Amino acid sequence: MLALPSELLLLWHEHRIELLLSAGFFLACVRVAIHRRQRPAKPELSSPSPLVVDIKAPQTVKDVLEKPVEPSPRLSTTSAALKPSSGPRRVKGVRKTKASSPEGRQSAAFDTIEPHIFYFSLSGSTKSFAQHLHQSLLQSSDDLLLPAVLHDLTDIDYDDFFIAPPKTPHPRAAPFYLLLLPTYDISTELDNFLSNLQETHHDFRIDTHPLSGLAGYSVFGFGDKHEWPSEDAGFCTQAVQVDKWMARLTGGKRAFPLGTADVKSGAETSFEEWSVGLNTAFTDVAAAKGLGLGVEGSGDAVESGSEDDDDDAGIKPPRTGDLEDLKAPVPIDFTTAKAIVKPMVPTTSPTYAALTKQGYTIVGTHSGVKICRWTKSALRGRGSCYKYSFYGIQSHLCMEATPSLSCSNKCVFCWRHGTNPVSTTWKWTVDPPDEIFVGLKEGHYKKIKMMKGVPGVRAERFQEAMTIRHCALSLVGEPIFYPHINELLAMLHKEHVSTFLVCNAQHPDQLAALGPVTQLYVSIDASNKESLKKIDRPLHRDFWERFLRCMDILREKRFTHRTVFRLTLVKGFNIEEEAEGYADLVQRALPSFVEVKGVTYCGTSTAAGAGLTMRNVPFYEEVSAFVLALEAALLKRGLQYGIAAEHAHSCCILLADKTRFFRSDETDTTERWHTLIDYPKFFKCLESGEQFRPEDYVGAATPEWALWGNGGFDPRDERVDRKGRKIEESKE
Ligand SMILES: Cc1cc2nc3c(=O)[nH]c(=O)nc-3n(C[C@H](O)[C@H](O)[C@H](O)COP(=O)(O)O)c2cc1C
Ligand code: SF4
Repeated sequence: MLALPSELLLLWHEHRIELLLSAGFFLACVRVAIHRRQRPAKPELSSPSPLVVDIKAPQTVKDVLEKPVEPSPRLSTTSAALKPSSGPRRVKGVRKTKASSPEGRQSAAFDTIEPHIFYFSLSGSTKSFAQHLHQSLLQSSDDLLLPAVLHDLTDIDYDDFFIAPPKTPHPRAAPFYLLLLPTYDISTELDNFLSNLQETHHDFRIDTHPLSGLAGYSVFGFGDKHEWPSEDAGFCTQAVQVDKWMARLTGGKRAFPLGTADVKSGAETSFEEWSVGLNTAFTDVAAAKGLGLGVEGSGDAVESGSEDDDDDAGIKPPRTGDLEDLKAPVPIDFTTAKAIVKPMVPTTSPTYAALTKQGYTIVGTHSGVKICRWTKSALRGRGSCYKYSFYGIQSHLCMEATPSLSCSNKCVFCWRHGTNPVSTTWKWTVDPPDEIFVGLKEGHYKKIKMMKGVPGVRAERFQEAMTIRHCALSLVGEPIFYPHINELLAMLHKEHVSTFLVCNAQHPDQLAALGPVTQLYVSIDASNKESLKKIDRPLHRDFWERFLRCMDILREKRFTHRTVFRLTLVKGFNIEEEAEGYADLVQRALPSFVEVKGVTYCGTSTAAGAGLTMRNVPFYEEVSAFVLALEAALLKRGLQYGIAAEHAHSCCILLADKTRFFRSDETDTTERWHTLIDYPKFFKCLESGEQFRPEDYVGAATPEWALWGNGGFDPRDERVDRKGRKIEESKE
C-alpha cells in the first residue's frame, strides 16, 4: 500500500503529456456541447419567404446580386432596376467578417426578433420608404421575425423606446431598431430626437448602455447630395449622428452599417441594397454571429463607428445661419443654448410652406399671426368667442399671434405638432421685438382687409377692426420662449393693445421674469405627473418639477397679475377622477380664474397616434359635470371659487375667485360676478408707474346672458348653424 503513491508518481511522469491532452480534449467537448445547447435554433435559410421592398417601378435585382450576396430570406429586391448610381454612398449588402470583434463572440439571448421601424418625415418621402419596409417585413413568413412595428418619431414618447428597449410579446424575443431619417438643416423634431439621445447618454441615472438589450440596430439616412454634396457639407448628417448615438446607447449593437441615399438620384436602389443587407443582419444577430462588423461601401469604421472618439460621439454642432443674425442675447436660463444659431422657420423650410398654406403669416424667422374664425365671425355680426362673454373682448378687435412658433411640449391635441419646431432651449436667431411688432400688425391688417369683400361683413365692424385692441399671444408655440417677450408686451401696451398670454408651465424662470400682462394664462393639461406626461409629452425630463415651480410662481404673481388656469379636458386622458387633483393645484397657485374647456378634435395623425378620436371630445354636459365636481372639491378645501360664466358654444366654463370678483360696484350695491376687464383702467394703472393689483382694473358686471346657466351668447348677435343658416328661437 505504501508503494502506491510512488508508483502513481512514476506513472504521472511517464504519461503526463497524454493525460493533459486527454483532459484538455474532454473539457473542450463539454464546452462545445454546452454552447450548442444554449444557442437558439438557427433560422432556416434554405426556405426563403421573400420580402420585397418594392419602392417604385418593378426592376431587376440581377445587377446588384452580381456581387456576392448571402441568400436573403426576408428582404429581397426582386424589383427595381438596381443600376449603380454615381450619387450616394451605397450599402452593397455584404458583411465583412471580423473574427476578432469582441461582440462577435457573444451568444444571442433571444430566438426571435421584433423589428421596430422609426422614421421622421416632413415632406413624406422617408415615410413612404418606411411604410414599404414595414409592409415587406409584415409579409414575411419567417419564424425568426415577429410582426414589425412602425413608429413616427413625432408620435412616440422617446422614453418608451430610447431609455430601455420596449417589452416584446415573446420572452425570448429581442427588439431590433431600424431608423429611417432624412436630414434637415432647419429646426425639426430631429434636433429634439438627437438631443434626447444625447441627454440619455449623459444622464447619470441611466445605465451607460441602456439599449444594450436590443438585438441590434441600423440607420438609413436620406439627404440631398446636389445641395449638400458631402457629409462635411451636411449630407445626411443627422442620420450619421443618430447612428453614432445609437452605437453608444446600445453598447455597439450596430448590426448593419449606416446606409445613405440621395433622394434626387438612385434612392430606391440604395435603399433596396440596404434592405437586402438587413437579411444577413437579422440572421447573424439571431445566430449570434456578431454585430457591427461593417459592410463594404457603407462607410468604414471611421465614418460610422467613431462613437468613442470623443465625449460627444464625434457629433458636430449644427451648421449655422449667419452669426450676425444674433441681434440679441439669449435669455437667462436657456443654459444649454448653443452659441451657433439659425432661423427657426426659414422661408425655404417645409414648416414655412405648411404654415403659410394654412393661413399663417410668418413674421421674421420665428413669429406668426393668423386671424381666427371668431374674428371673421364677429366681423359678420355672428358672435365673438368666449373671451367676449367672460372678459369683454370683441373678436374683431383681437389679433392672435405668437413670437415663438416653437414649443417645449408635444401635446397630443396640438394640431400643429409634428411640423412646428420643438426644443427645450432657444437656439435660433432672435428677431428684434420692434420688427416682430410691426410685422404682426401688418400681417393681421392684411388679412382683415381680405375680408372686405366677404358677404355679410358689417361696415362698422370692418372699420373698427382696423385698430387692434387686443392681442392673444397663444396661437401656437410658447410665447415666453421668446427672449424679448417683455419688450414686445411693452410695445403692445404702449399702443393700448391688451395682452392675454398663454404659457405651458415649463419655463419657471421666464415666468418669474415676466412683466405686466393684462391676463396671464397657464395651461394645466393634467393634475398629476403621469397624466401630464401622457397628454403634454413634455421634452423636459424635470417637467413635473418645472410645472410645480410655475404653480408657486403664479401664487406669488396673484398680487400683480390676473392669473388664469386653462384646463383642456380630454375624455379618457385627464378628466376622470382628476377633479381633486386639479383642486390641489388651484389651492397651490390660487389663480384668479379657472377656465375649463373641452378639447377640440384636430384630426391629425399625432392625435390619432396618441389614440385620440372624436370619442375623446367631451360633451358640454360632461364638461359641466366636471366643473361642478371641481367647484365642490374647491369648497371642500375652504376655497371660495364659484362658477361665474359660460360659453356653451365653445364648450367653455369659467370658475372665478369669489373673494375678488364677486362684488358690488359704483353703479350697483348688489354683489355680482365681475369677470370683465376695464381695459382703459389697465393702461392707466400701467402708465402710472405704480405697483397695481388685478383688482384695480376689474370691469363692469358680467352680462346676464353670459352668467352660468344662460348659455353665453350675446343676444345682439345673430346665431347661425354650421352652414351659416340663421338659427330660429324655436330650433334651440
Ligand atoms: C429645408 C430643407 C433642409 C434640408 N437640409 C438637408 C441637409 O442639411 N442635408 C441633407 O443631406 N439633406 C437636406 N435636405 C434634403 C432632405 O433631407 C430630403 O429632401 C429628404 O428626403 C426629406 O425627407 P422627407 O420627405 O421624409 O421629409 C433638406 C431639405 C429641406 C427642404
Ligand atoms: S403648449 Fe400649446 S402650442 Fe405647445 S404643444 Fe401644447 S397645445 Fe401646442
